[in-house]
Amino acid sequence: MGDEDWEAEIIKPHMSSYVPVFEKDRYSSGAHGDTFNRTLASLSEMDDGYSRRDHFMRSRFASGRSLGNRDPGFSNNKFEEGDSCGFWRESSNDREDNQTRNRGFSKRDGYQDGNDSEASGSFRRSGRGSYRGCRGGFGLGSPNSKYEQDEGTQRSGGIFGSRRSALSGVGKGDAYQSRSGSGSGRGGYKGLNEEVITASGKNSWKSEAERRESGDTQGPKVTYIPPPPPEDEDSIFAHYQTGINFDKYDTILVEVSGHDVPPAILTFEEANLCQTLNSNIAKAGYTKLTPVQKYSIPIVLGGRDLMACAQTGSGKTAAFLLPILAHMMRDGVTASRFKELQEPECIIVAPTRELISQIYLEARKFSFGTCVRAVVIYGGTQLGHSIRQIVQGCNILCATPGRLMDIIGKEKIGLRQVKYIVLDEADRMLDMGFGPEMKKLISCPGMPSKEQRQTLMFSATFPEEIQRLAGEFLKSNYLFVAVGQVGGACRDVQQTILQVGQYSKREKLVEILRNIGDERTMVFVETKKKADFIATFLCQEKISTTSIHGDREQREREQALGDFRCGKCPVLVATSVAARGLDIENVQHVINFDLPSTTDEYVHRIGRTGRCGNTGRAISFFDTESDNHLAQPLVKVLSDAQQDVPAWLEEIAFSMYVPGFSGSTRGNVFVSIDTRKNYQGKSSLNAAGFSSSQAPNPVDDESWD
Ligand SMILES: Nc1ncnc2c1ncn2[C@@H]1O[C@H](COP(=O)(O)OP(=O)(O)OP(=O)(O)O)[C@@H](O)[C@H]1O
Repeated sequence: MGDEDWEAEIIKPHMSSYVPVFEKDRYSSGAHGDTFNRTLASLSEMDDGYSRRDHFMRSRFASGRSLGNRDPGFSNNKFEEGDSCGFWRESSNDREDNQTRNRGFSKRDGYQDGNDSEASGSFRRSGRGSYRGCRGGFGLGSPNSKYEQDEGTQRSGGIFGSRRSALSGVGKGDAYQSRSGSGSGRGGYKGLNEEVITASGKNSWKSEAERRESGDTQGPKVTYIPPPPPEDEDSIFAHYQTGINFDKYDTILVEVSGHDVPPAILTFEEANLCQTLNSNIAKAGYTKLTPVQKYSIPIVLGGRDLMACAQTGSGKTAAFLLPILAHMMRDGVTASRFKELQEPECIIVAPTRELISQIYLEARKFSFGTCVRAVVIYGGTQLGHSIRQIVQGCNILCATPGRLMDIIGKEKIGLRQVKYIVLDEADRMLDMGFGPEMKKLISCPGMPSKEQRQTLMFSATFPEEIQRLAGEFLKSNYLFVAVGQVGGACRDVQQTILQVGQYSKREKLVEILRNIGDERTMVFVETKKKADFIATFLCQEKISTTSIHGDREQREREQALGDFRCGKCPVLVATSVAARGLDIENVQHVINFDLPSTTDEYVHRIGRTGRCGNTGRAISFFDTESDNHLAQPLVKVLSDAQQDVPAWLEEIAFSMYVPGFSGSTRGNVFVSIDTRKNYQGKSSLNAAGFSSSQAPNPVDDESWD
C-alpha cells in the first residue's frame, strides 16, 4: 500500500511511540531560539520500549527481518532512561526501516511479519527533503474555496529554499519540536512511509482511501501547505560545484545489457537537445555528462525502457529528466491549461516526500522557459493544495505513491496521455512497501500498457529479486545500465568503521562532532525515538542539531532540512527516511550511530556525502555485541570500494563465516547484475564507456514477461 499520503492525522490514545515532552527554554539550539527542549523527566519516561530482540531477528545483514534493536543503553549517564539495558524499548512502530528491510529478501529469511516494524509491508516512509526553487504552480497563495473546504490553510516554513541560501521561508522557532507518535494527543502526521496506528493500537495496513471508505478516519485533516519555492532564476539554477573526483567518473566501468543498445554519447551536444534545454543545462552548471547520463540519455531518447543502476550522487535525476523533456519538446507538447482533469505526459514517483520535491525542482529547472509544467504532490500536505496545483496544468507529475493514488481516485488526473513513467529509487518503489501501489498504478483504468509507454527505473542499488519484479513493468527488451558495481558504495566516500559499544556511542559521537566542528553531518539512527533522543542529547551538549523522521510533521521535516541545508543546524539526526536521494550541498560526514540492517541501506546512507565528484567521510559505529553478523558484508562493501578494512573487522567476519557467502553474489547482498544474464549469459563490459552489449532477447525467456 501506500505512501505517505495521509490526509488526516490519526490521533490515537495508545500509540506506542514515545512522545517527548518539550519544555520551552530548557535547552535550545539554533539561531532563533529554536526549541529542542524536553525535560529530563520526560527522558526518564522512555522506558516503554527498546528491549533487546533476540539475535535471530537480526540474523543477517539484508535479511528480511529487522535486525533488531541495539540497546543503546545510555543508562549510565545523567539521564535515567528506563531499564538498565536500554533507554527504551523499541516499539513496533518506532523503527523506520527502509526499503531493503521492507523488501524482505524472502528467499532467505522470508518476509518480515506484519507489524514488526515500519519495515513491514505497508509502511511508508517519507522524508527527503530539501529544496530549491520552483516556478509557477506553487501555491498561488489564495485558497481555492472549492478545494479548501474545511481544510484550513496552515502555512509555515517549507522545504523550498534555495540550495545555496538558507531556507528563507522556514517558519520561525521550532527547529526542534518533536512530536513522536501520538502521545502528544495529536498523533503527528503519519507519512506513507510510516505505520498508521489504529485505535486499537494495531498497525493499520489500509491506505488512507481505504480507511476513508471504511469510515476509519479519525483526527484532524492535514492542513499544511508548503510554501512555494523561490521563483527567481538564480534560485532555480542554484547548484553546487562538482568535486575534484568528477573527472574520475570517466574511468568507471559501464555495462549495458540488452538488445540493440544505442551508442553512448560523450557530450551534451551529441544529445541534440533543443536550445532551451541546452541553455538550462548550462545555467545548471553542467558541462560534462556523468557516465549514467552518457548511456541513459540516448537510450531514453531512443524510446527504450531502462533500468539503470549507478552510484549515489552521480546524476541519475538528469539522466531521466533531460531525455524525457527533450522528447516532450520534440513531440510538440502543448502548454497545459486550467482543467479539472489533467492528463500529464509523464509521471515520476519516488518513495519520500522530500525526494520527490527535490526531483520536482530539478524538473522545474530543466523545463525552465518551456511550456512544460511540472507539479509536485506528496503526503503530509493539504490535499486541496495538491489538487489546486494540478488543475492549473500538469505535464510532468512528481508524486509520492499514496498521494498519487488519492489524486487519481479523485479523478483529477487522467492517465491516457502518459508516455513516461519513472520510478526513482526503483528498488524501493518495487519492494513490499510500495510495490503493491505501483502495481495498482500501472493497472489503473486508462494507463497505457507497457508497450505503449516508456518505463524508466533508476537506483544505486538493484537487488536481483527486485529486478525480477520489475519485469512486470518494463517492456521485455528493456536495457540494463550498470555504472560501476551495482549496489556498490561511492568510492569518493572514505569509510571508517569504529568499534564502539552501545554504552559508549553517545560519548564517541560527541567527540567526533566536536572535532568536526561546523561541517555538515548526518547522523543515522535506527528508530524514530532514538532520533529524538539523540538530537535532544546533542542539543543539550550545545551542538546545534535538528532531526528528521517519520513521526515529525511535514512542516517540521521541511524545516529541519532547511535548517540543516543552510547550516543553522549543522547536524541532522535522521532515520532511514533520509537515507535515499537527498542531495544536500556540503554534507561532509555521515555517521552511522547505528548500523543499518542491509548493505543497500548502508550504501544509500553514506551516499548522502561524496556526491558529484566531491569527497566525503562516513564513520560507522560497530557494536560487537550486536553487529557481528554485519561484519562479513561490511568487509565486502569496504573492499569493493577500495577502502581499508580494519583487521578486527576481518577477524569477526572470518569468525562469522557463512558457508556459501562468496561476496560476489547477492546471497548476495552486494552485487547485483542484470538478472537476465543469469539466463542469457551475454553482455559486455565497457570501460568509461563506449561499447555496449548484446544480450539475447529476454522475450525468449518466459520468466521475463
Ligand atoms: N553532468 C553534471 N554536471 C554537474 N553536476 C551534475 C551533473 N549531473 C548531476 N549533477 C549534480 O550532481 C548532484 C547529484 O545528482 P543526483 O541527485 O541526480 O544524483 P543521484 O545519482 O540521483 O543520487 P542518489 O542515488 O543519491 O539519488 C546534483 O546536485 C546534480 O545537480
